[in-house]
Amino acid sequence: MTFEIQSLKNGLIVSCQPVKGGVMDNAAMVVGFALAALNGGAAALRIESADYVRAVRQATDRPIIGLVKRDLTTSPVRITPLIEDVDALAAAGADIIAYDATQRTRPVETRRLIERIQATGKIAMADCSVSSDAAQALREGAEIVGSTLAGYTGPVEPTEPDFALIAAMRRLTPFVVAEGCVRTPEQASQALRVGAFTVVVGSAITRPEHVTSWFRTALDETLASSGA
Ligand SMILES: CC(=O)N[C@H](C=O)[C@@H](O)[C@H](O)[C@H](O)COP(=O)(O)O
Repeated sequence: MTFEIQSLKNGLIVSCQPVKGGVMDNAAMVVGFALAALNGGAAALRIESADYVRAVRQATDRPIIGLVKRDLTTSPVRITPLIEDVDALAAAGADIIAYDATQRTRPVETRRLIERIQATGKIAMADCSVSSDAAQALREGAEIVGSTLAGYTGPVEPTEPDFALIAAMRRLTPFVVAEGCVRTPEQASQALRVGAFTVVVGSAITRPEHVTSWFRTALDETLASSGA
């Protein structure tokens, strides 16, 4: 199947990335989440690791954004830092390959990652933290930019989508993926309103441990403020 970026317009992409080492962290669960998401109306999937991309590819011909996460000792870059990651994701059947597009110390230059993604016939998605990441990625030839890493380069993890970044990226290209902390249907809608081409939702659909903790925290805060 030839993949067209245009097929993602106004679509919902579900990221099926279980909590690492958690009870859902196996291929059967990832495939289950992926097929359930497609049954619910997802246009595409975002899948971590070549093994899980391969498993999901065997179950569906719908578009897959693939990525590999690594914890390197020499760099804070986690998402698809190496050429071998690109090759593994391409061989496993990803249509789009996401890479960390931040301007931080890294083992392989972003320009080389993009070249390799495109040499394998795949589309490059730049996971950005700020607008200048997206500008550089587009200059280097990436086809799609995402707000994936907004707030993730600092010490405190974000809890809200960065709508300002999405809007800023939309001034650079129409192909903007709103990703990161989209936790409600209202936030997904707002992402489209500020210019997103497509919206990724992950934890709110496929990490029940996180969703449970959000509810638990809300109850705890209510109890604390009422003095109960
Ligand atoms: C920062 C980082 O490493 N983000 C990762 C990128 O693939 C995933 O852990 C996120 O789940 C994904 O971006 C979707 O975001 P959310 O789960 O907030 O809907």
